[in-house]
This record gives sequence, structure tokens and C-alpha cells, in this order.
Amino acid sequence: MEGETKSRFKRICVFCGSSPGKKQSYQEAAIELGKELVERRIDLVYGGGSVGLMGLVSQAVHDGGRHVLGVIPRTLREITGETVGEVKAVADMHERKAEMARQADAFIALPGGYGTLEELLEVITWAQLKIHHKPVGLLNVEGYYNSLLSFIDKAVDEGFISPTARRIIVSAPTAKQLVRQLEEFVPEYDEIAAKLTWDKVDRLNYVPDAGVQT
Ligand SMILES: C/C(=C\CNc1ncnc2c1ncn2[C@@H]1O[C@H](COP(=O)(O)O)[C@@H](O)[C@H]1O)CO
Repeated sequence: MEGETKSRFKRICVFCGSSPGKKQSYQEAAIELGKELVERRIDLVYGGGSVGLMGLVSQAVHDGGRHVLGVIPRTLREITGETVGEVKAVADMHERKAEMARQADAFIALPGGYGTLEELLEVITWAQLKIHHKPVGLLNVEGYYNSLLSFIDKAVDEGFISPTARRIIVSAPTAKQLVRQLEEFVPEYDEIAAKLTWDKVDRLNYVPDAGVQT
């Protein structure tokens, strides 16, 4: 279609608040991100439901005609509201994260709370462990994530995070800038780790060396 931009990504996973946040700019950013995905013909996978920023981004992608996949633990279904697009029910939160990660070519975190932080840090950790090479982006709306980024820089200074691992995180203040940076991202880890995989039930699973006793 005219005006659309082609992307290297088929589907992006978005982590974001199940609350809307106090500033209107957070809600606007969720809608802008949805529109940017549509513009680039990228589908969405997310945690399902219609609450908070999750509802806004999924509605924007759905309204723009792209495919939306919501992955919802069976126990959360009643409290997350109606989901637009396709719903995949999974057993629990762990299976949900693995399924979202498996389905996506890249990850983006909008502003959010504990759930968003946990999901974000897990995919960063998985990248550090070379389980995947998918780009990870932080949509730093009005500096929402500045203190997290400062803390991570402190962890680098203090020797707990390597400079290479610090560079896993791509951040930008707008959806357009962030997606452009993710398109250009080149992972510094050049091989997938042989020992760590998602197994057939989509859980993170340690596969020991043949000679190692477990
Ligand atoms: C508690 C409320 C709604 C139900 N909660 C959730 N519904 C759907 N997905 C959720 C919910 N809580 C966490 N998630 C996952 O974590 C992220 C959002 O968590 P946050 O703590 O709000 O940042 C999100 O990406 C989901 O995958 C009503 O408030």
C-alpha cells in the first residue's frame, strides 16, 4: 500500500503497562507505536486483553489492519478484558513469556510497571545468554526509563553488566526513532548458545553437556 514502509520484522512483541499511566503522553505513545507497526506492516504479539496501554497499542494495530496475537494465561482471562484479534490461551505466566518471545522478531517495552520490567529484563537476560539475537527496544517516553538506564549504567561501572551486554538495549524517545534503530540493530553476539533452548513446550530449558553430571 502507498505510504507503507517495509520492515525486516514480521512480528514485534510489545510489553507495556496494564495501566494507562498518569500522563497522556504514555497513552499517545502506545497508539503511535501501534500506528508505526502498521505503517511498517509489522504484526503484534502482546500479553492480551484491553487494559491500560496494552489495550491502546493492540487496538491501534488491529484498527490499522495488522494481525494481533494476544497470549493470555487461562487464569488471567477474566480480568484482562476483551482481546482484539487472535487469542492464544496458555497454562501460566512462564509459558506466556516463552510463547510471546518465540512468536516475535523483536521486543519493545513501553512504559509500565513490574510486569513490563520483568518481561523486559528477561528478554535482555536471554539475549545476554545468547538464547536469541532479537533486538530489544525501550520506548523512553518523556524520560520514563531514565532512572532504569542510569541504574544499568551504574551496574556496568560496578562490573556487574558488561559493556557488550549494555548495548543489547536500544532506546529512543519516539516510536518512529525506536523502530528505525531496531531495524538497523546488529547483535554483537554472533552465535546462538548451544546449551540453552526453548524446548517443545516453549519453556526456557537447560540442556546439559553430554559429559556433565546433573
Ligand atoms: C490488574 C489489572 C489487569 C490484569 N493484569 C494483567 N493483564 C494482562 N497482562 C498483564 C497483567 N499484569 C501483568 N501483565 C503482563 O505484564 C505486563 C504488564 O504488567 P504491568 O505490571 O502493568 O507493567 C504486560 O506486558 C503483560 O504481558 C488491572 O490493572
